[in-house]
Amino acid sequence: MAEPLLTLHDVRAWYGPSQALHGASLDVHDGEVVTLLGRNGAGKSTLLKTVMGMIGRREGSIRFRGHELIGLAPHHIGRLGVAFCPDDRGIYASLSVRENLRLPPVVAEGGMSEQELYDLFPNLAQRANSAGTHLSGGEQQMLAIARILRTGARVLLLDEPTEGLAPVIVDRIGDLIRQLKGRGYTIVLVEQNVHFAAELADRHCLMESGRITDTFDAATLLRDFEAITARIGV
Ligand SMILES: Nc1ncnc2c1ncn2[C@@H]1O[C@H](COP(=O)(O)OP(=O)(O)OP(=O)(O)O)[C@@H](O)[C@H]1O
Repeated sequence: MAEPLLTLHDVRAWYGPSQALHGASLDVHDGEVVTLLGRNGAGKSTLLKTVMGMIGRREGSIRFRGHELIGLAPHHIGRLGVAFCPDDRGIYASLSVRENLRLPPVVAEGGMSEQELYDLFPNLAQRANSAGTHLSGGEQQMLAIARILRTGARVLLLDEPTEGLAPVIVDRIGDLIRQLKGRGYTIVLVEQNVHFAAELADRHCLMESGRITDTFDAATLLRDFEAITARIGV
């Protein structure tokens, strides 16, 4: 098998004096969709933020395309082609959809053009001049994802993209993630909705107490669904 695109080894991270990651290790291969599942507080969001360099104190090793990310600032990590979509979506309320879309810098060739994004997200095209505040939760989520697709990043870290959204919008986000996988993006997805995750990902990683304690392929998650969801606490 090819070298992993992203390798976390014994990653530890702290918020002030409080340790949130306790030695997390994970390999992600080019083009894979991997989920992080686990109870509230298990460290899933922290893991994504740590990859992105957004946690002040971090130790261990995170290798991406020959670069060591531990110690790099978030904007350097972004320029290597890793993008993060936070669970609060990070939409600027006073800016229009178009302005929000243009905000992050393009880091690599091959990002989607604005027109491609409006074709992929017709709702956003209709709302291009609307302020961020006037978007529904689903539209905000679409915009948050569209924004990082423009940058040319090929590794997408998505933190609970379905949180708080109606089932019909959740389905659309599922379709979108499938399309992105089809286009060769590598995606690490934090997800509480295990049914949603089960249908999308190649592999599922269970996080407990700041570590990845188990990994399942898609077939195993479906077969042992009850036992695994009991461990996740959903
Ligand atoms: N900004 C912060 N300051 C201090 N501690 C934090 C902060 N953010 C998270 N933590 C703590 O770090 C640990 C991991 O939290 P994290 O948000 O990564 O968990 P999670 O698995 O993503 O769960 P959730 O779905 O509830 O966000 C928890 O104990 C949490 O209380």
